[in-house]
Amino acid sequence: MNAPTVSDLQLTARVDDRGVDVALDAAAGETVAVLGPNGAGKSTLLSVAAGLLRPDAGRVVLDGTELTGPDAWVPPHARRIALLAQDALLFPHLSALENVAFGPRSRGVSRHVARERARAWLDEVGVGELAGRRPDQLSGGQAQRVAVARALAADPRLLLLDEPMAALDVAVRPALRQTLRRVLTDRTVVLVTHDVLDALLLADRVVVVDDGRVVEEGPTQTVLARPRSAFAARIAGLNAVRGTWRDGAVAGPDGIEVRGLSDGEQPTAGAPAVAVFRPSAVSVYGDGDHEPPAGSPRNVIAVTVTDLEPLGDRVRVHAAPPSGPSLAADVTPLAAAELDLVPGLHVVFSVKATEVSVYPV
Ligand SMILES: Nc1ncnc2c1ncn2[C@@H]1O[C@H](COP(=O)(O)OP(=O)(O)OP(=O)(O)O)[C@@H](O)[C@H]1O
Repeated sequence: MNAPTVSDLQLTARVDDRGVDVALDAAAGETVAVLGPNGAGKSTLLSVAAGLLRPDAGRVVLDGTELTGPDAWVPPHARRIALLAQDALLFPHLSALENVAFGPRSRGVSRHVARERARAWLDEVGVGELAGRRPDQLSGGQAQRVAVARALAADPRLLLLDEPMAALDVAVRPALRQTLRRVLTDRTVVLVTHDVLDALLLADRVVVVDDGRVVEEGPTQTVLARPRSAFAARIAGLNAVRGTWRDGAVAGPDGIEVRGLSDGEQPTAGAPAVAVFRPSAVSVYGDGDHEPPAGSPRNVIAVTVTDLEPLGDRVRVHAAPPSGPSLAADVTPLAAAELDLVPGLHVVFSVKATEVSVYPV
């Protein structure tokens, strides 16, 4: 197998009828995960990179060569960009080996060498013994492994993965994720995913897209530990209240005020800020209950329970203020029973200021 060709990507794209206006860079050898809610514009971004969609404005530059631009258009097959979708999309009439050899063959490699290369890639992704099977004789996970081999055998300069594990049984995802982790090393990759584990285990950097815009980006660990957007907080399993920094607190919707500790950068008065805290740091009280004697200052948020989710030896209580963000608290099953928690019940979430991080956004 050849050493991977590594390229750097710069992409900007405005697609008016989809409400998308995004910019994304990937350094040579870097894996960037694109996260965001449904309809955010993630697949649109990949389509622009792959040359399947021409944006109203923007450019795609790979290795310094303009592939999409006001005066440039390189067709998809000539970009040396591989796109791996949710479904393997293998040629149904070809064997696994022939599917993988197809890319090298169409780039002029001899039949013999193309088959050798295909065999090596099938071995690499753990399905060497299935080389002679046709796609309808493969499981979903096996077919997706063949699709990974096919994408890599074409020696792409950029690999685009559009939720590569979404269509697979959850049981087979960890093993494929490990394979991807190995074969994506040192390649330039843009990975669209809903799964925080993909971001953690596969990506160097995360870009969060919401409503057609990039709302935050940074190293994966930083974005998950110190999220700025509601979406990033949710996938990181944290509560986030966004608002304005006023009188030493984040003033959010519905008159909510959350005090906390600044972990470095102090928010500026009148500027946007966020307060972030763990569900396990939240105590839940009945609406009429008295607060416990205050040790350290506590934030008190009146919420209505929306859902209860079993979580091992805990119950996660999802609740929201009238127009505010959905928040979560983890309580013991006994506490949930004592409080008689049901959706629709008005309760109070309480969290110590020392358990809350506040920072500018
Ligand atoms: N082929 C299309 N034609 C017109 N509009 C589209 C098309 N595909 C998507 N859109 C719209 O463009 C916007 C962005 O969609 P896109 O598929 O890029 O989002 P996404 O983040 O990939 O979502 P998901 O996670 O649901 O796949 C949405 O408003 C969507 O309805």
